[in-house]
Amino acid sequence: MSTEVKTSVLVAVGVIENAAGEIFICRRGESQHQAFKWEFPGGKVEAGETVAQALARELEEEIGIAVTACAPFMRIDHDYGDKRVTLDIHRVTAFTGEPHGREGQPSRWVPVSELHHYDFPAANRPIVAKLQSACEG
Ligand SMILES: Nc1nc2c([nH]c(=O)n2[C@@H]2O[C@H](COP(=O)(O)OP(=O)(O)OP(=O)(O)O)[C@@H](O)[C@H]2O)c(=O)[nH]1
Ligand SMILES: [Mg+2]
Repeated sequence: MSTEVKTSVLVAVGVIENAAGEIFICRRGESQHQAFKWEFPGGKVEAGETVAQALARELEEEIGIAVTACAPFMRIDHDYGDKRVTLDIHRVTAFTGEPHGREGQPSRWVPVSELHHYDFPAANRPIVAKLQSACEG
């Protein structure tokens, strides 16, 4: 028997909320891992970056906003079999700019109560559940 140690990829993920209580989501491209699934924007933390720095960089690159305030929300470890990820999720509580799919990816604002209608990667299930339970009070 062999023991395999699979390194986890650390990913900075942003839950971006507007004044109407909607969340901004994007659709992943065909050449990406978890192709065509909906996601909360974000990406891999690079060497020498903090998660908050990576989040700010990724959200500027992918959706054209500048984060001015964020708060830790939850952390999720998930093994897809082909890849292991650690999602470090922050709520983005203030930002400048209007989020849009800067890389041509489809995107939209969705009420929290409708998030479960979207096909997210399996790792995201606890995020949607926590957002919805917080809303139901
Ligand atoms: N951004 C993002 N990634 C997620 C989510 N859920 C989830 O499992 N992931 C996984 O996290 C990993 C890294 O995210 P990413 O592909 O956005 O990284 P990136 O922007 O640096 O991508 P790149 O490799 O195209 O430069 C992927 O394997 C992706 O499947 C999510 O909600 N948002
Ligand atoms: Mg990304």
